Amino acid sequence: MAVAAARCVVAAAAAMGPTRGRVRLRSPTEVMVSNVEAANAMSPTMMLDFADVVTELEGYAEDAQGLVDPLIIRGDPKGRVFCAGADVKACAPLLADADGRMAMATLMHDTLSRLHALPLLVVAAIDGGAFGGGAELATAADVRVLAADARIVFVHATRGMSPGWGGAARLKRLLPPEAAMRLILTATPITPDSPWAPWLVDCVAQADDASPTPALWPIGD
Ligand SMILES: CCC(=O)SCCNC(=O)CCNC(=O)[C@H](O)C(C)(C)COP(=O)(O)OP(=O)(O)OC[C@H]1O[C@@H](n2cnc3c(N)ncnc32)[C@H](O)[C@@H]1OP(=O)(O)O
Repeated sequence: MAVAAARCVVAAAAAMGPTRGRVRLRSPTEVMVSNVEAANAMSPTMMLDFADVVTELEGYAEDAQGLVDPLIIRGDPKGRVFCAGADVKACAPLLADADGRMAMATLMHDTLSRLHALPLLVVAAIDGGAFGGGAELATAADVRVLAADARIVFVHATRGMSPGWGGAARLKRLLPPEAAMRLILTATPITPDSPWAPWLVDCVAQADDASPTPALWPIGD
């Protein structure tokens, strides 16, 4: 399915219900994923927003020949987690049939691939956790900052799904491929003390650190 066609299908699903959640570029350096009633999970509207945000960032990056400051992606603090994946309630029209699922996967795969390809440092600031598609979003960043009590979980298998937003391929590049497949097949949480954290977690922020500022770095600690 072409991305333009996928976008039309997702837009039709967005039009079927009340707007729930938004993804906003709050400044050229911060993207906020906000859907407070659904743990910042992505509704169809948010998927369209996210695609537009990345297009806008591509424009900035082209104009400025690469932005200097890192781009931080974070969940709305009121939603308590970074992102709970697809908003299964708002996405029900998409999840109901194969065409809808393919449209969602095609649009999000394209958006996250374009995010990953931006010529700037992309940081995922993960409070609470990143689940399902949220874990896939985390792999599209260059740097993952994890709150000490947060976790990254590819929960797809528990829902009879496989990662469709490009996260499996990216995880296989971040980790030894066998480990990536095992994490996906078993939905094992990756916490700061997980044996796989050194591959996936670049920095651990303590609970009282409000934001992953450069003061919390150096990356890799
Ligand atoms: C690409 C494929 C996918 O991403 S499929 C979706 C995969 N994601 C998941 O399965 C995550 C499911 N959610 C959870 O495990 C938990 O809600 C997590 C995120 C750990 C948060 O737990 P906790 O802090 O206890 O909050 P809670 O469970 O009470 O949730 C708060 C409200 O948010 C909702 N919520 C949560 N996740 C989603 C979701 N993915 N889609 C739609 N709604 C979601 C919960 O239902 C809950 O709503 P309510 O307060 O009961 O109305």
